[in-house]
Amino acid sequence: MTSLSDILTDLVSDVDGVFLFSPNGSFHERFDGIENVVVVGAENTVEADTFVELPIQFADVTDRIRFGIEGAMDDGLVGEGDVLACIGSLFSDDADFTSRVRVDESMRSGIYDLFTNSRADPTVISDVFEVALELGRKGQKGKPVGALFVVGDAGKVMNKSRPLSYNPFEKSHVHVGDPIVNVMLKEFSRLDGAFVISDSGKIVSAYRYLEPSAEGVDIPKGLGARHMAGGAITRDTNATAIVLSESDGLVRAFKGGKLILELDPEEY
Ligand SMILES: Nc1ncnc2c1ncn2[C@@H]1O[C@H](COP(=O)(O)OP(=O)(O)OP(=O)(O)O)[C@@H](O)[C@H]1O
Ligand SMILES: [Mn+2]
Repeated sequence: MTSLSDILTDLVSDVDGVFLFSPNGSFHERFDGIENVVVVGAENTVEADTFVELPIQFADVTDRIRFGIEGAMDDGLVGEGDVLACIGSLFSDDADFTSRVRVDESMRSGIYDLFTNSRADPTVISDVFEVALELGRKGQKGKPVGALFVVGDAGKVMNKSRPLSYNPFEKSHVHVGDPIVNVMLKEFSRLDGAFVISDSGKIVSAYRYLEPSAEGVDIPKGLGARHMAGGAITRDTNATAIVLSESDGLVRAFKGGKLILELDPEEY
């Protein structure tokens, strides 16, 4: 007779490492003496030796796990073929799930790269995500609204675009992340076109019509001109595009001409 614990033991047997997602202190302490423990979370509150920082608390657990593993791969903590036990919390603040994952280059989604190896500062990327997610949750005066943010490599992005109208950010020196700027961005999301944001988070322009070459851009069918332009500009430049869809309410991120991440603002 097999018992449930036998079956669950198989899940974590012979693993090469353990990934703890946002563990609390006392739970983390229980891993003292266990080898190759990597902590993944918003902050290293447990002072773990090996830590991968999450820029946003991905609601989708596969996104969370992918981010942690891709980060650890980048840091050389794990490699192809390693088998990991991922332990985290899904329904409560305590650890309540375990997943056995085999590290495989082909599972690399670019989600870690999106934040860490973009031209723009990682905090700028997360700040823009925050604005897009909040805009997606609340809309503009209760109505769904779309928005397109092109982040990083601003000089090149400006060269591949033209103004639709007077740029309200001309000569201003404001940065994403400032609370007042977030209000302005939301206000101006009614305008057509894209926001262009520099590597350091300066709002360079609103109202930009992007004119990238869309050749070789591989974005899912069914998405319209805003997403096509957003995706394509990231192939033509080293920018990252963060797009809020007015029609389905999702926030998507593109890099290198590819759709990397899709988030539902209602889950954040
Ligand atoms: N090349 C472009 N550059 C900048 N903004 C654009 C471009 N093309 C479209 N947009 C903006 O996107 C808006 C919506 O266009 P469209 O409906 O075709 O896009 P979409 O991808 O379907 O986005 P949504 O899901 O929000 O409807 C336009 O009103 C315009 O403001
Ligand atoms: Mn549309």
